[in-house]
Amino acid sequence: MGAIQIDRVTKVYNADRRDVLALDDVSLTIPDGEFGCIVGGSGCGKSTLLNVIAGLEPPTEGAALVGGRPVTGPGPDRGMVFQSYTLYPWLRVRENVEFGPSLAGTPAKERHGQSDELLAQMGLSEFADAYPSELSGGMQQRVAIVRAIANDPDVLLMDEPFGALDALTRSGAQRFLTNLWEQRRRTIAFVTHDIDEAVFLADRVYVMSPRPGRLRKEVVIDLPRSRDPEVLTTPEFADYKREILELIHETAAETRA
Ligand SMILES: Nc1ncnc2c1ncn2[C@@H]1O[C@H](COP(=O)(O)OP(=O)(O)OP(=O)(O)O)[C@@H](O)[C@H]1O
Repeated sequence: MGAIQIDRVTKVYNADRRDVLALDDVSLTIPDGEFGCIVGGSGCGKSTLLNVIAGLEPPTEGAALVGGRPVTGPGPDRGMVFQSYTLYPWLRVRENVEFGPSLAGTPAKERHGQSDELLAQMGLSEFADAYPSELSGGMQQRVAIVRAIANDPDVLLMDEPFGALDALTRSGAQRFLTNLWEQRRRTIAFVTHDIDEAVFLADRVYVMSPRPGRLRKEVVIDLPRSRDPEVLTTPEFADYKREILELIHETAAETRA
């Protein structure tokens, strides 16, 4: 288990002999077992932040820590889910889910038991022997989440995982993820452009501002769980949404000024 900590992280990319300050002295903590959403306009460093936590991009200054341990590279303690479907097309659903545990040397019987249970929880049992191309986009993303969880990571890192889904499928996938999270309580860092999605899912929303990428504000979402889509129509939900949208519009206006 583990909290995700970003400790004074600065990230400079050097592109075409020009420095881009993607993250400027960003510090934040997603406490152990909490659901954190990172939002903000295009180019404010959301994906960079996730890649630093994943160990895919080294920070120029500062450090990311997971469960108190400094991140020095990718590792099985962190499960990743991206926007594009990243299932292995040549493997069946069950084989995709069992791929990581198989590499880790988990015995076949244990692996099958676990994948059966996870696929049943997600309503995917009848697709266990299907290939990814036989599934809808929403189902493929559910399988991608199941596959990340099958590796039993301490934390989940998700970059716009539902970005390619239509509204109805997206809302189903959000409920699926919150149900799963309520049962397993892994720390999650979830990047999204969608403010409704962030408020619906999160314990905390981290609002970033662009050029340079900075943390503008952390908003604690104090809405009761379990949440269902009716929460979207409550005044409390509307208040959180307004607060976050105003912050994003302010930062966009400041950047233009
Ligand atoms: N590999 C790279 N090389 C050079 N510059 C990069 C690289 N990756 C990102 N950047 C720049 O760093 C800044 C932050 O990018 P990043 O993708 O982290 O933002 P983002 O908030 O995820 O954006 P979006 O919402 O559009 O995906 C941008 O100005 C981007 O152009």
